[in-house]
Amino acid sequence: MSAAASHNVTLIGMPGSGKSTIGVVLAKRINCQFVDTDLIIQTSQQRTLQEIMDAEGFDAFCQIEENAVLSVNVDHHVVATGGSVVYGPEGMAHLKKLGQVVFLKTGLKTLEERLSNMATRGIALKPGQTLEHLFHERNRLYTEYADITIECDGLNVEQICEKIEAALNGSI
Ligand SMILES: Nc1ncnc2c1ncn2[C@@H]1O[C@H](COP(=O)(O)OP(=O)(O)O)[C@@H](O)[C@H]1O
Ligand SMILES: O=C(O)C1=C[C@@H](OP(=O)(O)O)[C@@H](O)[C@H](O)C1
Ligand SMILES: [Mg+2]
Repeated sequence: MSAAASHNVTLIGMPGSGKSTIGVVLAKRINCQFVDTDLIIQTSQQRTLQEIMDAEGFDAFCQIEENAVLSVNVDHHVVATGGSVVYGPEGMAHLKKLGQVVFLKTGLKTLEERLSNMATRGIALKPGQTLEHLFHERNRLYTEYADITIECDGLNVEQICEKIEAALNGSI
């Protein structure tokens, strides 16, 4: 089946918003396969995300990520992305063709509580950039690319899956 005719759900959002955790649970609930583009990057590079970021820097990391996204050609999958995926316009256009893009929206406070390992998590921060600045910069991009936005604060994984499924309305 061509990419244009595919039925997939792509999860986008800040690091720590739950894309990887929710993705695998959602895939099981809606009888899809699951793929995490972070794992595609690590497998193809044979390095962790943090190692790639440290060795190659922000711009090269984003290019590697976009290439990984462009290599995803699937049907009936839930695709968890890395938070920085929205810096790659061609990659995002590809994901939009693959299916519905769902933004897992979380507040800054929730993210601060979850991201205790900022320094080792491989987050694509520009020099001197704080989580708060990143949050505002990214939220604009996530909103721009989202077909569906799910407010996640205060909800557990199952409740978030229920909201996503209701918004998808059987279209996958
Ligand atoms: N709805 C939720 N409620 C509480 N903790 C969550 C929720 N979703 C994810 N988490 C936790 O937040 C952390 C980050 O989740 P993860 O799936 O790795 O996010 P992402 O892939 O978006 O970076 C993990 O420890 C995960 O268990
Ligand atoms: O937001 C980011 O800058 C990043 C998030 C990571 O994925 P998660 O969003 O799954 O944590 C990973 O892609 C990479 O380390 C960069
Ligand atoms: Mg993840």
